[in-house]
Amino acid sequence: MESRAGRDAVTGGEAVPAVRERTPSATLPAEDCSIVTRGLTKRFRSGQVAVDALDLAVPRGSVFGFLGPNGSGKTTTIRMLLGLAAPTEGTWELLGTPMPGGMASVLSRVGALVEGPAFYPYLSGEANLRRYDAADPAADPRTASARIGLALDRVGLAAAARKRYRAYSLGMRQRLAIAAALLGPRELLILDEPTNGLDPQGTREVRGLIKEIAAGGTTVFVSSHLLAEVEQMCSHIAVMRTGRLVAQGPIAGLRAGEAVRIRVETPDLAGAAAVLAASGLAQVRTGDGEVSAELGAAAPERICAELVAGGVAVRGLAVQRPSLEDVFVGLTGEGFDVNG
Ligand SMILES: Nc1ncnc2c1ncn2[C@@H]1O[C@H](COP(=O)(O)OP(=O)(O)OP(=O)(O)O)[C@@H](O)[C@H]1O
Repeated sequence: MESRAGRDAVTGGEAVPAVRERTPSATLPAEDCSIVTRGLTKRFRSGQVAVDALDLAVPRGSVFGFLGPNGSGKTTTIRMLLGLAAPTEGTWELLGTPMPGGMASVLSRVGALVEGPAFYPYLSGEANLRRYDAADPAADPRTASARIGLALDRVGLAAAARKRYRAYSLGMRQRLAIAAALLGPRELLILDEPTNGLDPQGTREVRGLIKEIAAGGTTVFVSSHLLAEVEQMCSHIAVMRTGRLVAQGPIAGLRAGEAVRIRVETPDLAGAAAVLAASGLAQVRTGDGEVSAELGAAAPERICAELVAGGVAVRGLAVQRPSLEDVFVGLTGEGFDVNG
């Protein structure tokens, strides 16, 4: 896995991909990006196209959520980025350097967690990292102690460094895996489903850690099939569906395409709907015990006053900002099905 495996794979004789020039759909200048892909494609021998002409632009300093249902091509993309699988077509750059040619010089600045490292249960977290680091031919053994100490500190495991791995909670185990990806100063961290299999507490721990790492200036590219999770920690997203990119950009920008709605809880559904329509609000919908409409430029306090003036009994009133799921439904016309 990780940088080391990436190096091996590149020097290990995987075919250099056929290169086809493509214009990236994203408008961001490549020099402002930590990852750029152009037409990146993976077709397996079976004929299945797992990743189809992917144009990604991951801004430097972002926490970039790579979102898609199971089987949508996230892991295959990450494996190609790290040189663990050869693309069938397309080009890519990491930290401004064309790959796979620049792999040897760039991978030391990239931390990655793809398939979790196998840790020894009877060794402590610290001893596991020591073994892991010693197996990396590019790591300097003279600085190992300092780097391991720093990595444990960064993931909040300094106090548990001497504890055996088998006594670690799920969240601690995953934090140790992330520490293994942080054994050197990294400009880019690539994490494949880092919260997979974690309980809610472990998920919170890892999410908090990712935010902290990003606050230190590292670009974090993190795949997930969970909309809510990505929404809580990412500044940018790309949405994949059956190997194709559906959308990408800042979450706030993608949300801006979806309307803010006002929801009124009331026993007088017809009366409320009439007032909302008369107030000029669009898309008035009547549901179970509530009426909603697109708020547009209207002030919610004015709508509230008009409802009351119109004799509507208001039990509750809420302004609902679009969720990432609303964005996804708006883009694809369907719900986000985690089972693909
Ligand atoms: N080595 C392979 N040979 C053939 N098909 C493969 C191979 N690896 C992956 N696939 C197929 O490619 C598609 C994309 O898989 P991939 O693992 O990249 O998706 P994913 O979005 O990471 O999903 P998950 O979250 O389930 O890992 C799937 O249909 C998968 O079955």
